[in-house]
Amino acid sequence: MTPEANPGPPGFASPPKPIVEARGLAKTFSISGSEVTALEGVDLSIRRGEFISFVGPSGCGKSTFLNMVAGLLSPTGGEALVNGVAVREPSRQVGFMFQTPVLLPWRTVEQNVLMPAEVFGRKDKAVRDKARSVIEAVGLGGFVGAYPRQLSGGMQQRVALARILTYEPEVLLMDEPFGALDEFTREAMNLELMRITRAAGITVLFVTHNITEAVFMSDRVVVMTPRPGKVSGMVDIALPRPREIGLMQKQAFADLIFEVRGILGHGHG
Ligand SMILES: Nc1ncnc2c1ncn2[C@@H]1O[C@H](COP(=O)(O)OP(=O)(O)OP(=O)(O)O)[C@@H](O)[C@H]1O
Repeated sequence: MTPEANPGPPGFASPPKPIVEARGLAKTFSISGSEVTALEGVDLSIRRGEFISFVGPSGCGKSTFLNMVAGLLSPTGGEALVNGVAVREPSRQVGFMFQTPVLLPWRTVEQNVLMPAEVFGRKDKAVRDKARSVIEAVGLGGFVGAYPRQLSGGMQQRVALARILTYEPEVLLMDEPFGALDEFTREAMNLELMRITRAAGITVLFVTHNITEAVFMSDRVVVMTPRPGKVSGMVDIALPRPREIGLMQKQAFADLIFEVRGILGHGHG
């Protein structure tokens, strides 16, 4: 049952508000006198706690969309809203994780994780305890004192994830976060990401080129068209949770992949 269909507990007359919304969201870039419409009229409503993936051909505006939700880019049309408020600048409610981890090499794992807190003047025990528990949760409990050069690529991405989770964001934006990792590590990271974000009730917007990964992780997959980027379809992934690797062998899983591929235009050879 969708939250829209669920009236909620007695006393709550209206359904829960979406945590992230796009209303006619558009972005046109001007490059040396010519205009490139990266995104055109995107309408989307994302529920709290949802895991939603974005797939589409290169250049269809997936990163542009995330950047506008993050407040890193201003729309040229429409608006992005988080918790019902139009996004104007980056906020602590929203964390952003990129493909490369961007860690400071002279700082330990723990010091890297605590860096944003320090920037905001927090050095108290509560934030240090939070950082420790998040470092444990991402599986780096034994590496708090290690330096980035002593860690594998997957471990460095875990540090980046821990740094964001210490913030306790409500929304996590991920732009091909594990794209640079080998398949085995990537699969392990995906499973952990699902476990951690589910447990914390974090809403995830996840950009990937990998349809299998999108179907495996998501509650919904948004399929986008090439330039100008628009939403060309949405697939509900009504597969049980928690998701395990064995799910990929099921017919229902294959059917959903085929459905996404069909919308992308590759479904019929
Ligand atoms: N800062 C910018 N200035 C000018 N054009 C830009 C800028 N950022 C993106 N674009 C253009 O907007 C379009 C969409 O780019 P975007 O990076 O959002 O696509 P994408 O779907 O994330 O691509 P990919 O899958 O390759 O990462 C592209 O044509 C790109 O050239």
